Amino acid sequence: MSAAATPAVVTVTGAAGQIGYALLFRIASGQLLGPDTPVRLRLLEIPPAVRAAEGTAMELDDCAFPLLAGIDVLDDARAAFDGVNVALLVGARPRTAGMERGDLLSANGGIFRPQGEAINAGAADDVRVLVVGNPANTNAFIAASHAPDVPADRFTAMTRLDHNRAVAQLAARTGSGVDEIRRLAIWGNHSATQYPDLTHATVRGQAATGLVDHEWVEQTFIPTVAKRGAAIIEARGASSAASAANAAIDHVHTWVHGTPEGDWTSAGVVSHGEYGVPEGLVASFPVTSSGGAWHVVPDLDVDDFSRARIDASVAELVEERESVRSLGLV
Ligand SMILES: NC(=O)c1ccc[n+]([C@@H]2O[C@H](COP(=O)([O-])OP(=O)(O)OC[C@H]3O[C@@H](n4cnc5c(N)ncnc54)[C@H](O)[C@@H]3O)[C@@H](O)[C@H]2O)c1
Ligand SMILES: O=C(O)C[C@H](O)C(=O)O
Repeated sequence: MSAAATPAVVTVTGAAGQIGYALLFRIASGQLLGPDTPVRLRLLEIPPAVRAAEGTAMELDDCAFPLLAGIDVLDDARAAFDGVNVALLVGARPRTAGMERGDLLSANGGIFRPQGEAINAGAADDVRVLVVGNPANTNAFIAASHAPDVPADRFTAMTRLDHNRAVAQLAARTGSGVDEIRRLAIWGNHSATQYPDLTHATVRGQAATGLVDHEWVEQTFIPTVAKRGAAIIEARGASSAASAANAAIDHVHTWVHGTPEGDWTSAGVVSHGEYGVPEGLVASFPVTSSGGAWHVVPDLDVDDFSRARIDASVAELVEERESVRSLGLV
């Protein structure tokens, strides 16, 4: 690390949770922003979990990471987001038994509205926000709606985990390495309606559509990727944590450092109307990153099967937006 490098402020909400525990050590070791950028961590938690977050901070100290310039454990969003460069919004209210969808959206509105306001009030000019906490796309939409002074394209929702899951499934099916797969895409919502799309993907330079049959794509690939989160919960008794943390690292690293030439990835970004997705929705698209910004991949052919899948997932996002509007959350 250069002695002159100014630490980046990285705020992680839900820092005492499962994903937080899998994420913080990787950030502090330099995997989020690279080996030349020291980081100052801010751990935001609700008061009952502050003590646990303090325990994690003690462990972070005990790793003696050369890039870790300091740690603050906080329960106040304004303080946590003051001067923040990278905000990872992981903490969210999970759905519990008997909870209706409106209750879930309301509870999360109570978290993401004040956090959006706090980011608006104090974030650094170059702030980048990644929402991981579910429902991630709509939580990002709520936060962005309450941060009018921050460019909307700085608010993103995580679909990189879905993307990585799709890469792994296609690699296994085709007997290839994950690094031989290019141009997969996740469209829509981070939910079971998402559309994992391999119509533009290549495997070792060959079109994926020539290597797998449509029945496998429709009956196995799409549902396996879209329902993977539920399958992990069923198997582990808790939702994915290390793989989610890994995807958050990948998302921010790619955002800052760019996508490789000839490839793309997937991220939930604010739509400007691309591919007929209503403007303002936070939807997943195939994206490249260059110059520190995401760009939706333009001019892709969308066949009828893909169109119907994209439309179905986008319709769910529109419904979620209508719900949060009718609940007065935006
Ligand atoms: N987008 C994705 O791909 C993806 C993948 C996996 C999990 N998730 C979601 O990520 C979220 C976190 O998962 P987890 O396993 O770490 O959950 P967890 O329950 O282990 O941890 C959540 C933490 O958030 C904290 N929290 C709650 N409200 C907060 C607030 N207002 N401010 C700060 N912290 C707050 C809780 O105290 C808790 O420590 C969940 O919503 C989960 O569904 C998303
Ligand atoms: O937490 C969940 O509901 C599942 C999670 O979003 C995942 O995709 O693993």
